[in-house]
Amino acid sequence: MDSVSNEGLPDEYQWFSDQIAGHHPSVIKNGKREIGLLKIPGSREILKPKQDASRGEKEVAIYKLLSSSSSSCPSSDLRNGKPEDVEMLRKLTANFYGIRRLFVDDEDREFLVLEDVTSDYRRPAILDLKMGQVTSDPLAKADKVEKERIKYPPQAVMGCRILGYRIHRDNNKVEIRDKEWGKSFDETTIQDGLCEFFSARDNELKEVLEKALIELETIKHFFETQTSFQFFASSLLFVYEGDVTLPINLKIIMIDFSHAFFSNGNRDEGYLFGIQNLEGFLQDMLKIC
Ligand SMILES: Nc1ncnc2c1ncn2[C@@H]1O[C@H](COP(=O)(O)OP(=O)(O)OP(=O)(O)O)[C@@H](O)[C@H]1O
Ligand SMILES: O=P(O)(O)O[C@@H]1[C@H](O)[C@H](O)[C@@H](OP(=O)(O)O)[C@H](OP(=O)(O)O)[C@H]1O
Repeated sequence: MDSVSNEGLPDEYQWFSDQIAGHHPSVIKNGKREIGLLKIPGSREILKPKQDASRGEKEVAIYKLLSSSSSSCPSSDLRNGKPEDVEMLRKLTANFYGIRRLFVDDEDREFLVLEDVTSDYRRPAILDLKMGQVTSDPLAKADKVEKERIKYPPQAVMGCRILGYRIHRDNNKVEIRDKEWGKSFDETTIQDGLCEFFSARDNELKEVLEKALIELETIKHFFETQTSFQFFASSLLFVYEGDVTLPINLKIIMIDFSHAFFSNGNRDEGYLFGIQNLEGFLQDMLKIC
């Protein structure tokens, strides 16, 4: 993100340099650059562009639901979310501060203003994992279902995929891995990829993995009990402190709700399956540290 020009952004704003995956201004589609996340340097907020059509509406509806009292749910198909499920999900997501309109690349656009969950860290180590066995949603057309199915077949086997990471190595060099790198792993090798991310603090891999397993337990508990939501193509964002003079402070946050649906009383088995596998991978890694 550092290399993309900030020209075309409103004064004060920059592209968010700690963005791992998702729409990104280095990608040109139909002659226009994609709009990624924005940030005013030094602030504790990021601005995520509202996606087109139902994707943007769904994500805004979820964040509004989580930031309002459960009795005033703004979206009809989420109205029945059980209060205890909504309450648990709220604790697993970034705070939402509303919608902001900005002119970017000469177009008036809407952005979700979200808590930047990386802002507390001096040298954040950040990993994005796309969760679930199926990454197309129930309303997707046949060609989209097929596109998602063949994109990364291990997703169905593991229920997760590495979308990328960003860490600071010892010499303060930033190491970035992208989604193509993530796709090079399958269920037999994914631990190698995860190990790279979790080893940003020299000789502390064991401690970092232990913290990750504790945080993952909370998310697993949510998915074992909640029957209000189904998430497709949604992510878990892992963040921990890479500066060894500071505490590890590992957090896992659920992000990307552009394909989140109300569930009508069923658990999200595909997402839960991914968490269980991920837990197994981390436990196996811990045994050999
Ligand atoms: N609250 C947050 N705090 C910090 N970073 C965030 C936050 N939300 C998202 N990000 C960063 O932005 C990236 C993209 O986010 P997200 O997946 O929500 O975008 P997207 O454009 O909808 O993605 P996709 O194209 O996969 O649907 C993540 O990988 C993460 O690095
Ligand atoms: O919300 P939609 O419309 O489904 O958009 C897709 C979604 O953002 C996926 O996360 C992304 O996949 P990856 O992160 O897996 O690349 C995909 O990229 P793609 O079209 O480049 O496959 C997008 O088309």
